Amino acid sequence: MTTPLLRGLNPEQLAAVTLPHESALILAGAGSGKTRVLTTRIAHLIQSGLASPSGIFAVTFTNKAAKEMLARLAALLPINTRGMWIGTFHGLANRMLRAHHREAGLPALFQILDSADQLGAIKRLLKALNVDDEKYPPKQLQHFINGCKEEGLRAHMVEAFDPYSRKQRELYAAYDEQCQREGVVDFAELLLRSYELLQRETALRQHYQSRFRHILVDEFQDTNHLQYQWLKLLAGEQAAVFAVGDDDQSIYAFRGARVGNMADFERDFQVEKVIRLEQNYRSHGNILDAANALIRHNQSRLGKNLWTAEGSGEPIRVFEAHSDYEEAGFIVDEVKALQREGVPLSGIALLYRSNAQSRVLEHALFNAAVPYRVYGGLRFFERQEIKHALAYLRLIGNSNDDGALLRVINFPTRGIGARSLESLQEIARSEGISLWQAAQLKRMSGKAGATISAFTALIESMRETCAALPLPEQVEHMLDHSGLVAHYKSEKEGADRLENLNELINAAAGFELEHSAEDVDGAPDALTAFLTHASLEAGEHQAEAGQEALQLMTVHAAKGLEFHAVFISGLEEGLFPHENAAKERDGVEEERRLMYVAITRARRRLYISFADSRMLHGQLRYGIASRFLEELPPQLLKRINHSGAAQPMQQPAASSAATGASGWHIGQAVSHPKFGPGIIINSEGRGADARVQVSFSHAGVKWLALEYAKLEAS
Ligand SMILES: Nc1ncnc2c1ncn2[C@@H]1O[C@H](COP(=O)(O)OP(=O)(O)OP(=O)(O)O)[C@@H](O)[C@H]1O
Ligand SMILES: [Mg+2]
Repeated sequence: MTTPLLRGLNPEQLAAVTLPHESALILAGAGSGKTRVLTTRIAHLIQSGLASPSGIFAVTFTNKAAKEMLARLAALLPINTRGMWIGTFHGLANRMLRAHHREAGLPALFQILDSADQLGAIKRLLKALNVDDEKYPPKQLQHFINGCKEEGLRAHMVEAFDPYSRKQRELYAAYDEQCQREGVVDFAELLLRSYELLQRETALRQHYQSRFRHILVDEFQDTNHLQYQWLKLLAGEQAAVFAVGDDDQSIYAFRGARVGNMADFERDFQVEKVIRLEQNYRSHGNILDAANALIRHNQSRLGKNLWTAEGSGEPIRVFEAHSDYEEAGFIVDEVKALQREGVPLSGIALLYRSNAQSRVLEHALFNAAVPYRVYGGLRFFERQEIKHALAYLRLIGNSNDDGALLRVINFPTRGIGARSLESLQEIARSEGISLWQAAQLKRMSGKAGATISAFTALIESMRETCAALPLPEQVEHMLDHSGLVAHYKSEKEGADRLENLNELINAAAGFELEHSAEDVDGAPDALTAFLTHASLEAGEHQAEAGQEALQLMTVHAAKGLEFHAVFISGLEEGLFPHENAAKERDGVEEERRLMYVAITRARRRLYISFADSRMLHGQLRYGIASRFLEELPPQLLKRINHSGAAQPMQQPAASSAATGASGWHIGQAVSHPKFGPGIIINSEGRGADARVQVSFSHAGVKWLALEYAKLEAS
């Protein structure tokens, strides 16, 4: 029973990993090893021949989590994990649609609209239909459309009893038509489309149902209605669904997540018994006690206990700052102190409730020359110049993409005025064709007609040249010939933007290195694959790959992750809990779950800070400490006073980042026969079970099982 794979698991974990082919629910608190159990189960199924890699379908919540899972599997098993169906809901749905685009009614080169693209498309629609956007605000409509899709509702299925909702419904239908015409798909559509595909195409459904005998779902508490239905359809009668989750970490109710899916799951899948894991392996006792004490204030809970065999560790450090600037300064000082203690920057997370809070923190970090990486927020792929560049690429890939065409037809300026564009749109509308096709009709005369023709000719010629070029050179060719580079060169503050554009070539090169041709999730060519990647993974390429960096993110984005040290900033009423929470039913409870998620990300050290005053939305506001601070037992806290300077931190025995008996330690230089030189940046497990995460100079970041990896100190 105790293969090296299973060694080190506690009895409940072992039971979960080795469960026979039946559906199961693992309900357990933070850091109890849910994700680890799920990954180990996949490895176990494959290793013991109970499943083939192609018979497994695993859903995680973020791209980061999916990547980590694949990396861990690769470390555990001598298999090629590349073709495995492990990814996010969106990623897997996209893959299915790429493979069966015809049956799904989509062009082979369909492009994905991210949230901003979608908003743009909606604005365009309202304009085309002469709808008053004050009466039907685009953002609200976007929310409505996505909400419907997440419930699995097409426009004709939406109930509407008053003129306003009827109009909304009509706009939803018109929006879908527009997307269809342009060959674009928004995020919510990815899932709904593939759900409908499976529902409609019996043979296809049966194919997947008999193929995926094991479906595994992480973070199950945050699945929404459609995701649940989708899983049910995919599972059919034969698959065993292995769902892991924690009701206390349900933080996406505002996006339609349903904790109720857990109860439905038990019923629908005849779950015999729910497995609970109660030992927490992540955090020291004080951190865990604080999390437990906090979440006890919530009424609606399924109820769970968590304990740890680790000592209580350090107290939780609480800092009250005069201002947000002082708070940021404090954090920077502490980060530096941690660095001096040997904690790598990637082992430190700086969390905040809202994206807007990051600016001051970023500013302080920038000034102190601390490298950092922001997850979410202003992402690389969301910057204006990158959006323009991607729009050119999209147009090269698919000329009917009206959104892309509108974005760049007159950028850089070509003298195509609003009037000419309106005429073009008019032709497209009356003929029911795309703008590109309308341009081909050459109905517009004079200068306007000539400039538009010149533009389409330019794109055509770029398309022709690009067809013969490798991906990075396609990007480069486009940058040079579109006029983007020249434009930003002539702009006074264009230097940053030029750097970003150059970085896009690097991104394409990096993408090509990482993904061989057959590994592009069924995309027909490298360009489409790259564009898909840009939409799905916005934000993950912004920092130089492999660079040690402090991790900045919202609490939402931190779900499932863990760090040696965590800072939670902005613990003020109105900010955290967020002021909007007061308006929602269950609002404060959801905020508290969010705080629970934040606290439980920390392994060894936790800082909580708040400021008496801060600039927010252009106004100075005075804050009072969050109620969540009051809910933490005072004996677990150590208040750090106003002096501004950080107090010297004692070097606690328990906070050493060593991997215990294995003899390796974080920060150590190592070398691997295949991957070359690197530095250990993270570790987990003990003894035969120990694994280390190594950042290799050339081969990127990888998890390695020490028992198998031939790692040498260097
Ligand atoms: N039996 C074990 N022995 C040693 N370490 C373990 C064991 N089980 C889990 N861990 C470690 O504990 C940490 C938390 O595990 P994991 O991330 O799987 O928890 P989780 O339940 O998924 O947490 P979350 O709810 O935050 O997603 C990881 O570092 C993991 O490797
Ligand atoms: Mg997890």
